[in-house]
Amino acid sequence: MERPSRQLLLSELRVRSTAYDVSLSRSLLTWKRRVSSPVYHPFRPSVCHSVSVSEIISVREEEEENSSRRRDDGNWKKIKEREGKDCRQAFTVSYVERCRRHRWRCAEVTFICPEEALCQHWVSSIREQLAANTSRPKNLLVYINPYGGKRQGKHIYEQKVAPLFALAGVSTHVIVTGYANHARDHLKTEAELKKFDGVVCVGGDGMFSEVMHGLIWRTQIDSSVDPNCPDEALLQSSLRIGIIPAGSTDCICFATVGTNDPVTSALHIIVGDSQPMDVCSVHHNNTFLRYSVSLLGYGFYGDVLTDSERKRWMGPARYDLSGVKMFLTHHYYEGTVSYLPAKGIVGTPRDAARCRSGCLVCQHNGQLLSEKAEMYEMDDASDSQSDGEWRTIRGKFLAINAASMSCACPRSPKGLSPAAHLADGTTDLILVQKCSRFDFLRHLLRHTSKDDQFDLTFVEVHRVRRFRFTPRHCQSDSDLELDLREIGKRQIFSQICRDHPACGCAPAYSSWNCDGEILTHTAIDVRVHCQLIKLFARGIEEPTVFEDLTNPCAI
Ligand SMILES: Nc1ncnc2c1ncn2[C@@H]1O[C@H](COP(=O)(O)OP(=O)(O)OP(=O)(O)O)[C@@H](O)[C@H]1O
Repeated sequence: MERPSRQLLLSELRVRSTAYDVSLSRSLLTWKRRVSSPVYHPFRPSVCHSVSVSEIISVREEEEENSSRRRDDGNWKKIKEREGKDCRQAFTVSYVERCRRHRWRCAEVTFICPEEALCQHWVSSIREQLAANTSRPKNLLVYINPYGGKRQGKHIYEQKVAPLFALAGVSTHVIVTGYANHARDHLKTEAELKKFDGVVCVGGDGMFSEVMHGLIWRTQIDSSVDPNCPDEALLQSSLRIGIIPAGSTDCICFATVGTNDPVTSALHIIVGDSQPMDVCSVHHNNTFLRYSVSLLGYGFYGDVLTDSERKRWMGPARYDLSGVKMFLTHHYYEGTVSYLPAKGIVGTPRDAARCRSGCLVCQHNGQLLSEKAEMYEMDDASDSQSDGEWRTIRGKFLAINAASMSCACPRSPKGLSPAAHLADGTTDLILVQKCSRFDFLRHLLRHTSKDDQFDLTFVEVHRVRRFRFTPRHCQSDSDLELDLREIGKRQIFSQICRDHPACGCAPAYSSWNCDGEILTHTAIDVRVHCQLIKLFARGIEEPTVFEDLTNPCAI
């Protein structure tokens, strides 16, 4: 733990009627109950609270005759009832309080000073410390999807998020989207990005994807980088993305914050957290298709998505139903996977350690890969040529999954690749070869148990920087599409076969599920761009980390 920095202020102040020694340093605000005479209270425990200065949301002088009810240190009370004290002598600090399961709340404590000048000194000193923190956003561009999830996006933003932004002095420009891809297109072309310190999306994973696509695309165009070229090194945007979860799937928020809670996300934005994240670019025949940050799945997960899209009217239950259906159909797909293994990095997909807040693996590999990239730039060679040997596997696959993060969510707490990292410049390529239904079920069930889902003869996993896939029956995707368009009957027949596997004719190809969207092509070239974007998040905190921080006096 960091050594406490030098004290800037130390005063005896009161919280309600109890005297506290209150101190401020550059890193901590601490208030410790004074024990005037331990002789009379030998068993009274010493009470000490500490808040990291970086987690103070705001400080304000109390207004006179304020009769509103406010929360103070866990209790409700009327400011008026403060024993006749002049309110100008009191100031309130709002700060982050950690609750169970990675949730954050905004707590408040009001300090009463013996004189007004001291009160003002405290307020200005705390404000100075907050202003010195340059990572906090001052101006945010906010996109709200009014139709995401249970259509509560606007309500959630207005009721839970906007008041916190106002409290913290964050100004916002809010756009309620009018149609799908409104946010993406606005970011690509019109948005005056120089005015903002970050972009916030209120919605689900689809809305996050829109904002990410818009921001990455705009950054490349503004810097004359061609996003259609799979070998181009993409540039990182200076703007961070904040996610206020208000969708039916909020996996990216869960993976980067540890919970799907709008207040927690808003507080991570206010304190100016920054979590880098890898992004995979997906190309087909040198044409850009999409970016992915979580799962690229062919076979089982592609089929589940395709089937569930036809059942949208069912709501979230459609995923379970389609999952069971696709498990029973048990289709496998022939094809060739080529991949470039990640070399020289630390970490493997079979590690017991998990990617957590301040992850050293991400820091180490991120540094290593950025140094390598610089070297290659000087040598004028792309990493595909210089980073080692391509390996090729031909086979019949039940599933091909590339997990760029663990893909943990409330339904699958371990995720598809539990040891995958958010920002280490790699993706975990999981190949599930043809096996019996029983064996496939064993593999699937291991995602929810303690057993290793990769410890099966028909499953292999590789940590890679780039991979390509070509389905066997599709030497050229464009040829196949032409065929299908021309021979309408065949297309209809193929569709019937997909929908009715009882006829015994298995489909020749599946679809790629790219972060919940179906790709239009099956032959793809995927490249990981190390730490291409940054989120207003800090990764999932280990409980021990924040226990130490909130109560340093206990140490
Ligand atoms: N105003 C709008 N009208 C219709 N669609 C929109 C609008 N704004 C955004 N969208 C689209 O709605 C889709 C789903 O949004 P979002 O991810 O916020 O909610 P969701 O309920 O989690 O989504 P899903 O139904 O995919 O689970 C996104 O792909 C986005 O492009």
